[in-house]
Amino acid sequence: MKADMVASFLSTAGNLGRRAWTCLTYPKFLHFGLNGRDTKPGNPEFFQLNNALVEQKVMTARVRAFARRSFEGALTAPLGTALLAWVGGGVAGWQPAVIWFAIFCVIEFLIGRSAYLCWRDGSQKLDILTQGRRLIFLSFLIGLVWGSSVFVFWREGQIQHYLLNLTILVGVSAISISIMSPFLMATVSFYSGLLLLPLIHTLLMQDPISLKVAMGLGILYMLSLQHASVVGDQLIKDLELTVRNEMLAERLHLALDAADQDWFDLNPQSGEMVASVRYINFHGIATDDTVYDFQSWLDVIHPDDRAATQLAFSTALQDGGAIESEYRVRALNNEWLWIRSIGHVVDRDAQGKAVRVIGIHSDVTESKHVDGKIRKLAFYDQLTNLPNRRLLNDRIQHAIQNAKCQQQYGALLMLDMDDFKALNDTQGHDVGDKFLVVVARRIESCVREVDTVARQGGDEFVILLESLGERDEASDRAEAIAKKILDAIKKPYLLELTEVAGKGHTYNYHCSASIGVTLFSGQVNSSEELMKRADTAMYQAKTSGRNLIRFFDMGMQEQVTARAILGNELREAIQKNQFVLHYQPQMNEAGCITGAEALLRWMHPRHGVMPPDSFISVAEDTGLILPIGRFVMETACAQLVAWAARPETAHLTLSINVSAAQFRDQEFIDHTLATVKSSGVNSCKIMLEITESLLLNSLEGIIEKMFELKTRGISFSLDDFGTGYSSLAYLKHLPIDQLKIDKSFIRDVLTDMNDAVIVRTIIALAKSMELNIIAEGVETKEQRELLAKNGCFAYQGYLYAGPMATEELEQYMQQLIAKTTACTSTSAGNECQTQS
Ligand SMILES: Nc1nc2c(ncn2[C@@H]2O[C@H](COP(=O)(O)O[C@H]3[C@@H](O)[C@H](n4cnc5c(=O)[nH]c(N)nc54)O[C@@H]3COP(=O)(O)O)[C@@H](O)[C@H]2O)c(=O)[nH]1
Repeated sequence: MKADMVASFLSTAGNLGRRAWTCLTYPKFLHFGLNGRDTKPGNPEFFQLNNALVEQKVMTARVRAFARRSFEGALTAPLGTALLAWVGGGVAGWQPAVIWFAIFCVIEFLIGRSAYLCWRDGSQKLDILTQGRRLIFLSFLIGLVWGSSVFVFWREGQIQHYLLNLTILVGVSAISISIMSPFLMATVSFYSGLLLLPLIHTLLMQDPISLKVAMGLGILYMLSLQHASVVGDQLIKDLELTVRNEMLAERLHLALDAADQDWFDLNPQSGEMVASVRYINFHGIATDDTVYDFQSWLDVIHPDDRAATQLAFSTALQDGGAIESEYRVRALNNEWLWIRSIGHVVDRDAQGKAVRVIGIHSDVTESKHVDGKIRKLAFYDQLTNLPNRRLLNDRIQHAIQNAKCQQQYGALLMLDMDDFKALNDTQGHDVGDKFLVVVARRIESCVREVDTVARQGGDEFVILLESLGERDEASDRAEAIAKKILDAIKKPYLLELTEVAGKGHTYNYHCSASIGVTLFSGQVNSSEELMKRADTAMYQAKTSGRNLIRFFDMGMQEQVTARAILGNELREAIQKNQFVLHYQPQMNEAGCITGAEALLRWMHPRHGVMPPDSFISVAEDTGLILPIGRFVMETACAQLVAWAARPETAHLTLSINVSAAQFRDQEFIDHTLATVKSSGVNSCKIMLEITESLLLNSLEGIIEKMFELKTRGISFSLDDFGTGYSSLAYLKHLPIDQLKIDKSFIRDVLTDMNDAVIVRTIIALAKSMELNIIAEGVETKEQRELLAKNGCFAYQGYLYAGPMATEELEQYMQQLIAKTTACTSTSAGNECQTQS
């Protein structure tokens, strides 16, 4: 038994010696577990712990726990020491007792101070491991001081005092187990001084009981180490668990924070709700506690969202499944925040009632705002803030559905500004934009809040009116609103122009609009159809003279369809060369032919010869007038070249009609000059007939182009003169050679005094401006005589001949020459100067 104990003692001592050696030779000796686990780097177990981070945190927690316990011990230990000094002082004298007590107090003070600094993390100078190392060293010292008491207070024969001394030390050893347990090294250090010194002293005493006492102390020493090791292991396990839990909580917290999310844990039965503090703070619930009730949470939800949120929760509580709800809550700064809550019932009672719901709340205010902005970009016009085409389509679809349900009519109004292009071109796009914004606001002011005013793009607006009643009532109300809008738009605009020389100035602008209206009930099924109808009606309003309202009717639709068919047929006609030119002679007072007007004819495969009036406007709208115009120019030049080759026709000039769209085309000049050049025609034989409508916009550009052609010998005739709206003032700026009196004045010139006056005025004007004059639509001799009497000696009309094909014209000329010998000499003249 004795041998076993000695062997065990030696084994433990050897073990401790090895560990102490390892500890001392290893720089960061505190990593040495000392509680039976060696977790230093290099040991795979060290890494299996996850992780240096857990290890480090556990180590810190151990040092802190050790420091805290050491501090508490340092506060109470002087009581035990004082008792021992008092007992020992009575035997050994007070001087050694006081010195011993003083040494003890100094070391305890150092322990207390170091422990306090370490525990409260007050010391910034030393790292935690060094502080731990220092405390272990001080523990070793204080153990020595305790143990040395037997040397200080032992006096021969005072065995009962000696035993009392030992009893106090045993008591101290029992109390100290929990203090030293965080580090076995601390236990070894402390107990070696506390118990081994008395053990050695007892063996040296040679008292009959000394061996027994020494054995008792040895056993106590080993049991203390063993017990401290068990307690220490448990402590480390607890600390590790706590550290891991804290790290888990910290990770969760950081992850939620990073995702801007917060958790909640609700007991729907009691209404108790636990949530992260951050969540409570931005919810504005006035409590520091993380526990609050469901009702107070509901109370801060926006009243408009409360019912839906409550429903989302109660549905999930009853039926299971996820809770998902978005709602606004008022934050502490009084702002409304958008919150998204997602949760799950995680526990139910025996009756199946949900008793626990866990989930997260996310602040989605930012993304709501972004969504709002995206929605704005996608569905609203940037300039006017009005709904755009996409949103309008959606609203029209809804309006059709509503009309069906309510059995009421609605109306769609398509509005287009008259001459907005001119404002844009002359004053710039900034002014144009400002103007459109004002127009948008004026339109909005004419309709109800429930109606939709949308911008289609450019200067086109669409107004959707709903629930207007029965058909007749709806028609009246739509018309009244359209009139109101036209009136609002007609009011003057004071537009701010760009600052000039530091001074802003304004522009007083007047304009009008054209509105097309279509009524609808639930029978229409597509928004496209409605838009098409309103557009058709608007087009009619425009072509009927602007500043007008036109209601859509099926006749209009037919017209539109017919025009669309015509457009397609025109395209085919160009490809299949179905156009020809007819020529109508132009005569002088002697009845001789001086030239002709080239007039386009479409040899339609089904409708026969089609006059230009039936297709020119469609050709202009579709842009097909450009290839058609090129055909006319090329054919007319070829005809002139052919006539130039024969003496009896060489003098003939040719008038060619040019529509406004053609003349404005950028390539018109180039193409005309190229055709003149390639055909080899004498450009002086070409007279381009333009109408006053061409001169309505951007006159400067037009005049420039006219001069460019004029310098190449091409002359100009102003066709349909007197029917246009433009001012006579511009006439003197135009390089015009001829005025052509419109046939509408000639028709009644003999019977209508007004027409006669107009004709006389036009002739006088031409004379005063030294322009040639020709009258078209001359059908009778009387008309011709009246014209001649007033000074007009050039004529075109059925009196002589209508438009005819080339061969017919040549026959006509032969007959003319045969009848009137004078006409052969007409070939003279017609010289002109051209600049290459
Ligand atoms: N851009 C282009 N426009 C063209 C071209 N060719 C013709 N046109 C334009 O079409 C208008 C109609 O032309 P059309 O049907 O050929 O009618 C002409 C004559 O037939 C008609 N006319 C001639 N004499 C009389 C008459 O005594 N009485 C009467 N009632 N009508 C008569 O007048 C038309 C010629 O008019 P105008 O051009 O004004 O001289 C036509 O007005 C052209 O604008 C083309 O190639 N390109």
